[in-house]
Amino acid sequence: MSGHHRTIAVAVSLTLAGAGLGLAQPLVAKRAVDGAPGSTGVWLLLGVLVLLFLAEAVVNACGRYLLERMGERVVLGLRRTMVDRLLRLRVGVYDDHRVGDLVSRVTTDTTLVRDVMSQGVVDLLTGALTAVGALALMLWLDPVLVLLVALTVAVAAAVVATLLRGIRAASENAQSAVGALAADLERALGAIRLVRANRAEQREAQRVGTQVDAACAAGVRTAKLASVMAPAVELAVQGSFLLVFVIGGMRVAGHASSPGDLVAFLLYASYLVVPLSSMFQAVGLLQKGMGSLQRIEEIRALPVEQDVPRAAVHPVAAGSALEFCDVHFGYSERPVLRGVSFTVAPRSTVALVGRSGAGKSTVFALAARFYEPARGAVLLGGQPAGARSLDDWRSRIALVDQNVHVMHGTLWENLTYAAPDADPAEVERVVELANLGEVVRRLPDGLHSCAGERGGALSAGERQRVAIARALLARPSLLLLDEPTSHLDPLNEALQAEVVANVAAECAVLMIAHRLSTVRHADEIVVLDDGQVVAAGDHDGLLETCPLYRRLAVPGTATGRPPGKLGELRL
Ligand SMILES: Nc1ncnc2c1ncn2[C@@H]1O[C@H](COP(=O)(O)OP(=O)(O)OP(=O)(O)O)[C@@H](O)[C@H]1O
Repeated sequence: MSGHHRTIAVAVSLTLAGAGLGLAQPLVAKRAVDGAPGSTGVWLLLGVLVLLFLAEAVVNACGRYLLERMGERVVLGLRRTMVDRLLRLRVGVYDDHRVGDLVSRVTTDTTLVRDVMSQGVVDLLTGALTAVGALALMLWLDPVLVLLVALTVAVAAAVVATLLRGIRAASENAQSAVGALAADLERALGAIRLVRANRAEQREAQRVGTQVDAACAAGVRTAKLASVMAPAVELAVQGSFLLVFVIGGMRVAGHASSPGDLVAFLLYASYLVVPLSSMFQAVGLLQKGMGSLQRIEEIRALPVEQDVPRAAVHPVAAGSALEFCDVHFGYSERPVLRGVSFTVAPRSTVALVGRSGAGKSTVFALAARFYEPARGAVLLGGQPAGARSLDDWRSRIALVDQNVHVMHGTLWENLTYAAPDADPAEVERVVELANLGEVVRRLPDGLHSCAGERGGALSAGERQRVAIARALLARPSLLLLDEPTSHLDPLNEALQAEVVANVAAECAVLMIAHRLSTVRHADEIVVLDDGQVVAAGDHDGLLETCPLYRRLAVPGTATGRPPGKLGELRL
């Protein structure tokens, strides 16, 4: 809200002025009613009444516009900070949250907050000001009648207050259900081929449908409570009018007050109707908004990556490209890495091999500083994590993992993702290095062809090579490369080996290797088992000394299973 003080001050002044102009009207009407019929004075008073009426409309419109604009701007700020935050959360946080639900907090929850700001707050403010003014003047005109009106309004307020709690809870449920709906739909659409291939459309539709039902049930509950609220307010209003007519009429007949007084009082009472009912509605909306605000607050409470800008450090040449020193790490209580140590020398290629679940991808995640080790240290260019900002750290590494990420957009956009200002000649160079030249020439618009949603317009092998080209364009000092386990025919495998050799000439490479052809070219092979480095060396040496490596390199030797594809490292 800070930064909006001036707007609020102007808008409140305008609203006050509008309320004043409105409240003056019954007083003028009272004088016109009590004045001599047909006299010039009465015509003058009627003219003033019209002017007051017009001025009130203009001033109120301006005040409302200012407040609604402010509401939009508050939500704009909220959305911006939320998006910024969602993109900077600690990587571990994404493991515990569903993307669709996080998205719905930025979209639907903020929309509700906008409604609260632009309608609720405006109605509450204008309503309260008008109601207080009208009540004060009614009190001045006839305190006895006000007491009667106040009594009926108090009964209505008590009913409304009890309903509001229920409305808030129901609205919170509705928003959570919408969040879960978005998450489930995202899950199904994100894996639509899996859904189709397994004929799971019906099951997924049912799953999403459960959330749709929950949202509907919560909405109906809100409607039920809100619908009781409206008649309660109406009853109070009609009751007040009835009382004012009957008692006020009797008092005029008994000459306790003038007909003009009764007209003015009735006008004020009618002025009370709209603000009071809109105030009750606004409080209901506010309660709904509270549920959404809470969901928004939850995002603001999630931990983000803290990046501390640090002074430039001395160049990479000084130390190893990457070093793991006795690193311990676990995602939860269970340890995944247990004292891992190894070094990747500058411009060397180190292959990481091990059984599935040994912790290879976890080594990558720690090297990219997605997680921090529980014990031990990871050094980049001889510098520990504490000495480099995250930004600096990640600018020196590139990651190509199994879930090759190609985003919706053109090939060019995908390639230059890490280096948006890359020189076209440089892009051409990495395209050739990654053996993508043929692919680009085949596409209708070359580099400016669309890669499709999640890169669907490219083959898996092509996506992998796009990722490698992108990594090279960023000119990292270390490339973390998770070699594809499948989708390579012998010809492509040779291409892949050539690409890796090309990459190795440019920077240090730590690769999760699955093929004999690639490990043979590595300067060093590190064998990981159950979160520990069990051996390190070259291929021939490890075949001699490390039984696990032998089993990995020559499938079937110790498992009694028939050998798989020759040279396939995976068990
Ligand atoms: N985000 C996560 N949250 C919790 N546990 C995880 C997470 N990621 C991995 N693990 C667990 O950590 C262990 C090591 O996983 P990791 O992915 O590092 O193995 P890997 O050697 O790369 O396996 P693969 O070759 O099959 O990819 C596994 O037991 C896995 O279940």
